[in-house]
Amino acid sequence: MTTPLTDLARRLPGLRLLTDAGDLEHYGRDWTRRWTPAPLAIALPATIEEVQDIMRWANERHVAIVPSGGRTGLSGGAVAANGELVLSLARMNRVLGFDAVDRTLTVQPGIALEAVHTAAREHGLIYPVDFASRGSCSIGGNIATNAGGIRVIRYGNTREWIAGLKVVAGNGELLELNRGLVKNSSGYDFRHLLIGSEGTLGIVVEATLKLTNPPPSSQVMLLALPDLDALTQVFAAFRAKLSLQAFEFFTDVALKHVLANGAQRAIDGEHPYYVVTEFDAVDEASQERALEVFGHCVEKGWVSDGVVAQSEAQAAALWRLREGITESLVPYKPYKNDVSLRIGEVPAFLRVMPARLAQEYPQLEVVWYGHIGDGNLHINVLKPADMADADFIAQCERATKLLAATLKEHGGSISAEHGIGLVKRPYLESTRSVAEIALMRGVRKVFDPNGILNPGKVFVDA
Ligand SMILES: O=C(O)CC[C@@H](O)C(=O)O
Ligand SMILES: [Zn+2]
Repeated sequence: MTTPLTDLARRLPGLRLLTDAGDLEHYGRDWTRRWTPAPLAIALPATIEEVQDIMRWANERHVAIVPSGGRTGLSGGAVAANGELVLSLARMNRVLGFDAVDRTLTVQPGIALEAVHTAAREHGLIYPVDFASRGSCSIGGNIATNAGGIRVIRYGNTREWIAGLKVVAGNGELLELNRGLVKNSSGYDFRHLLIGSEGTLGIVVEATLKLTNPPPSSQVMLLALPDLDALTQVFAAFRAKLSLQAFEFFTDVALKHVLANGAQRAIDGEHPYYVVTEFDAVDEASQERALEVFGHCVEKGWVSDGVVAQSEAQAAALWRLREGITESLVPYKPYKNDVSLRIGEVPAFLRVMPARLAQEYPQLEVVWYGHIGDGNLHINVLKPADMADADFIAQCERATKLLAATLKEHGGSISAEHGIGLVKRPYLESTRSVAEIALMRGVRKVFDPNGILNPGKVFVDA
């Protein structure tokens, strides 16, 4: 009797398959590091036809498939810990075409976000979705999670920038969704259903991305804030007078870690909250307007101190204070949460949640930062050196229940931009109704009748 894998190798003799222990370990995990990788093998198709053939084989042999991009996800969406075949899109990483009239770039899914940025710039345009993992994450993964990042306040999530998708559905069928059309009022838009579906409905095998003009020249400012109320006041004041490209926040605890990891202090003294903001600054008038807003905020007592970057190098150094936080926390094996609230609700939530966590879990250090201009907070809980992994995870899961309940009180969501994957699955019901989850299961059955694609991610099949 042939094993499923020898059968696959026989049917697709040109398919690159990896089975070495090191490869299984490498491709079987994402940045969550919580599950022990245990995939059956890694398939690296080079063409859409190969992806389709793999899916047909998987349906016949009932082998689960984990679609895999840069594996930079933080919710376990790309983890293969149960004998799945990892279908890595890493070899399908080319730019396929640029259309100057439509201003679109057509790419394969395995291309890194940074390479998309470079390709767009070669045509004098930008692909505006951006975040710190740009060098490692892939566009296919960005689409599968509807990735957000630091420019959402100006440009929206990945969803806004997808003009068309080619997708291989769970049954191996190739779907061509929207074909780059600007307008297409012809029934359900499956493109948007696929975006953010975390590999549970189909595999993106080609994407046509919208591009846009580069933003005008900008200025970067770091602000120190004395209290929580100031956060929304400063945001409202800046947004009213300036055209914001980013408005990010972090606490003094986050600053402590990023400085310890080599970033440069830009503001002296102790301050509980910080904001990094970037805004259009085309001419002297707009730069003066920015200083006026800043002055107004200082007068009101909302801002205690601030720095305006005077050079690109200084702007990069200010950005590092925010973008370097995740990296600086890696040694502490952080348990991550990524929550969403209406922006106006953020201070009320922040007034109760950190205090609740501190009271219930005094031995855990909690680092708060995120895209405050989008109502998106990242909460990293750090593992104390003397606490066993299992004890730490158990405490964090209890803390996440408390977080989910508090979010529900404030009308928020347990995942803003990192997806549900495996990590947030137990809390999905705090954010989505039972009726909605039943519909999700039904939709999955239509696209993937045998439940082959990324089973157990987002929800468990009924
Ligand atoms: O590591 C995190 O928790 C957040 C990562 C990323 O979404 C960010 O905004 O820096
Ligand atoms: Zn983020």
